[in-house]
Amino acid sequence: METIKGRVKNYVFHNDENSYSIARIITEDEQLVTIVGYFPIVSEDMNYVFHGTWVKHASYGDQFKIESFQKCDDQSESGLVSYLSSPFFHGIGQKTAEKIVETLGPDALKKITADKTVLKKVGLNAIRIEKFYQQLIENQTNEHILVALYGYNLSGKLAMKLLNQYQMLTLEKLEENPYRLIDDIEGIGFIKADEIANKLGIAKDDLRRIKAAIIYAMQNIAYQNGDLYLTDEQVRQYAYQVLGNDIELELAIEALIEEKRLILDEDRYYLALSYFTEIKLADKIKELAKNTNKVYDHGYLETLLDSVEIQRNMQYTKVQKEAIITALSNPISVITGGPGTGKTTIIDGLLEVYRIYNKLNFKNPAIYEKIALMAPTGRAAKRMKELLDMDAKTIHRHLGYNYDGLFAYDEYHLMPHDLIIIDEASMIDLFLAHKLFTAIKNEAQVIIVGDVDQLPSVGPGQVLTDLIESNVIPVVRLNEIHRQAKDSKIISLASSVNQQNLTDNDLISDNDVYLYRASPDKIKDVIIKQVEGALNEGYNMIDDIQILAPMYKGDLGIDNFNKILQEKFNPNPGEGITYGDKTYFVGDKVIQLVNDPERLIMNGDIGVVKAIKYNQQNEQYMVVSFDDNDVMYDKGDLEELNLAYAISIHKSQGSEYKIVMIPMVRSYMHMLKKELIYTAITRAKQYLIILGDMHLLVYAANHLQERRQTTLAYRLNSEITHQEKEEDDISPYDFM
Ligand SMILES: Nc1ncnc2c1ncn2[C@@H]1O[C@H](COP(=O)(O)OP(=O)(O)OP(=O)(O)O)[C@@H](O)[C@H]1O
Repeated sequence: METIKGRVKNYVFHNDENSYSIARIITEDEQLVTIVGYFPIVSEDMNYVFHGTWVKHASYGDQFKIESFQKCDDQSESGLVSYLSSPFFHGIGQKTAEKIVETLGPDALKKITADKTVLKKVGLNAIRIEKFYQQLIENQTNEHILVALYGYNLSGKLAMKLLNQYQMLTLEKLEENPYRLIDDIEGIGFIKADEIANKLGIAKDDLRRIKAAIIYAMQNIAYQNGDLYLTDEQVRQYAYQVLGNDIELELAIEALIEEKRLILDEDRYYLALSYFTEIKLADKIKELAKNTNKVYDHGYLETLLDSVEIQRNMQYTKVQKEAIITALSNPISVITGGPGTGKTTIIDGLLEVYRIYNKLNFKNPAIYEKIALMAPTGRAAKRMKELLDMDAKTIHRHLGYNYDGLFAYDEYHLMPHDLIIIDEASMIDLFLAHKLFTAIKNEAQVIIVGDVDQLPSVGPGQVLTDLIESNVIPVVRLNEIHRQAKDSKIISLASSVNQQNLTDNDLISDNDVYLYRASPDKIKDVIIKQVEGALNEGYNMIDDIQILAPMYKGDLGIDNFNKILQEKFNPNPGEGITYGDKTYFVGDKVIQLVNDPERLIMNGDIGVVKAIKYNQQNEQYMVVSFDDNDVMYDKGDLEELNLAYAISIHKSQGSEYKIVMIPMVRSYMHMLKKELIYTAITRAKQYLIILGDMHLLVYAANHLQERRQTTLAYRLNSEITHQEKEEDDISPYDFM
């Protein structure tokens, strides 16, 4: 860190919201320097010390990136006079300002702050002294707070966030309980809060610390393992991982339960939000299932289905017919099955029967106020739209996610639709399910379609599994693979993996499946050759070819594959934009890593870098094209992006690719589970290429993913409603 001294000449840019600023300063030795960073508007008359580092900007040369700053104790006399007579102080004119500086000298401010009565020497009366002093303190408070925050090792950006959140009370709030920042300030987690607490001298066994660690441990587990609750032993085990095991947890657990931040239900510990979300979801689904206001004429439905068969030139199987009739004659139902079992065919058939039954005009756009087709990812929604030739959107879009981060439809503003069909439902986590279902009116009919054997959702819970296992809503399972799909070895291999009975016959290349037995050191070369071959055949790197792997690190991890494939297939394309250890170039294939409904991009969306440019603040940004949606990424946004020549199997859920290549090596072993491999294999539409050790395929098929700890099925089954269970005035709304 270096230090420069100077005064601000002018602000080139200042963002009121986050205080990101660019300013020119004149240094002690009369040099003009550009400073950038997060800082407020400061007086242009005062001298400041700036701490930071020099950075080189590609077009604008050297800039000083500031981390902290402080007003100098000594100011030039003329600067001080200008400051005191500026609008920062009402009621002080040029004459009085000059007199203050003349009488008290260049460190006048320091003297007045220490003892305001020194102003008597200047001839100010008590009232004016008080008024002046108040303004001085007010003007200095923000700076004082910031200086104190820098002292806690907070970056300029976080410090400004704190100041914006707590204003004048920032230091009191921070010192009272630094762990509150975890909840209040985005970007501060337990580790950072703990660092501040340590500086404040908060003891390792302080109750506030232990409570925060328990919550942190539980949140981490919920997101890593997808569990909704922990057992007593697990709570302790994970809290000890954060705190070390010589800490007494009893009091903190009791206090958290007392504060209703942790809920103990029988012998299960839940975070309040997870607990109440699960209960509310279960209550809502039970409510939807009760809706019997629409009585369907089964005989008529069957007659219509017969005519749709003729119209579509399709002989539905018995189970497929059962699925269509069940879905249409129940308020809420589930259809589950693997690839090629006819899920899409069934949705198409039931929509047609529904149309005729209700005498609807599907060509009229108003139909989309009655029928909603949705899927959790953009890609899955797009596929649904293409296959069904009807409009389909992501769940977030249907819920009307707004720029302000709120949903237009929620439990108070219900969606207008009478029929709601949700595809790829295995990907829906507890929180999204809660948002979606609570926004559905009780009279609506809901059809949930998905492949329950795939990986569970990335977020906590296993909603589809729980809905099926609850036995409270009708479920139709499609097991038969259909004619056109029957010849596909991809589908038979997927099915063998899923049923855990891989035979020798499954392990030979045939038709659309290529199994390359190769040692790990050969795999990268083989992949490059295969990609080259596919490109020569006219396949496209962005849309058609996908390498899937279970982990990021290591020689055969996703990161390394991306590096190698980028070098090989997008070489020397000009200026790049670097974030962390990755550099993106125009033409690169990229993947969005988190849901960003505001910008209409979702976790797992694949795009291509279209341009790299500079914004008004002379910072680089990148334009990524996702289908026909162009999205801008500042450097700060690049955390949400990754190269996508290779992606994780988890991220591939809900998407399909013409050609899928899956390396299969020992270093993946701890990740290899049936659900993972099944999901990876079923992503391939035309060709599946597995490279490496085929014994590992058998190994993977024999290992099941650990079950998630959830209680949705139990709650759906339970007769006891939430209201009866309430022991006191606690309401789920307090936690939402
Ligand atoms: N009863 C049937 N008779 C003839 N062909 C069928 C029948 N059911 C489905 N098919 C055909 O089987 C293929 C797979 O069906 P569909 O696409 O509906 O399955 P899916 O479960 O949606 O699979 P995926 O998720 O892989 O798309 C399609 O070509 C479809 O036309």
